[in-house]
Amino acid sequence: MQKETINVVDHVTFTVRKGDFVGYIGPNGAGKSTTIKMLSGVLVPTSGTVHVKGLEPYKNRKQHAGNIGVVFGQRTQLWWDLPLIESFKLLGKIYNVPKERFQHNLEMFTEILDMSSFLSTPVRQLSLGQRMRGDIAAALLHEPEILFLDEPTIGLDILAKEKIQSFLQKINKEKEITIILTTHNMDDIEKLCRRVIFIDKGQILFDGSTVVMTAEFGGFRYLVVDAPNWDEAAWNGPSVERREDNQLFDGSKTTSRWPP
Ligand SMILES: Nc1ncnc2c1ncn2[C@@H]1O[C@H](COP(=O)(O)OP(=O)(O)OP(=O)(O)O)[C@@H](O)[C@H]1O
Repeated sequence: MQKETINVVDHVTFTVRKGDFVGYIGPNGAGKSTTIKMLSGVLVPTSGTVHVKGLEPYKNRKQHAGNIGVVFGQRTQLWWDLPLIESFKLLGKIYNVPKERFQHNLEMFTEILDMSSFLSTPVRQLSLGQRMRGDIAAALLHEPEILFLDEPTIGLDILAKEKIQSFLQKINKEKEITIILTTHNMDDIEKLCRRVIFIDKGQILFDGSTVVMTAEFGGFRYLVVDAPNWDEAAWNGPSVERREDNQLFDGSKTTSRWPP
């Protein structure tokens, strides 16, 4: 079988300032998750360099892991069969979080993310919204300065989404945690991100303020009409035809027409 080489991320260059909240957006397969994986040290770039807080993620794995928190919305870093609290305790040990800091952070996240009712529930029994809150708290227990979020609101209802959005807003503002967020949800972008990087087919097409992006592109909606069996008569104005029950049928009343 012949192998094909594709550059899924190509000439992507950007710098993020401390405390910034950046939306990294683009269509399916654009290269968003691949970028997040390179930033978090999971993937090694075939060329070019990635620096996060002065470290090359895949070369300085241990030190880098202390600086960042990562949430992949489609996967969980929690232990599936353990109660949520046990995952938190394990992560506290793995990251060597001092006992008092751990307790302080746990209480704070439990309160803000409203997790007290399901701390003792095994992760496999949590709803998606509960699990996502657990995953975000888990990513922050060791107090990283940078948070990478890959579709953290995917599949959530509006209340769960809002809870997570206001939490992210709070930690970004009050703790100056730098956040890079990938999402398909424009609501996330408009509410949370000051800056947007738009990527497609591995290349950056827009990098600028959310306000500018919304002003420039927000007014457009693309409607794709796919009408494989389109009756030409529909284009030519109202038509009258005889139905099987012998009633006259006025096409103009029932046929959607495009252009209008
Ligand atoms: N492990 C892999 N092996 C081969 N190709 C991959 C692998 N992971 C991703 N790709 C390809 O790289 C491209 C970019 O994928 P990526 O997951 O970064 O996209 P994305 O922007 O996060 O998309 P989505 O919005 O669907 O999550 C896609 O064409 C995908 O098929």
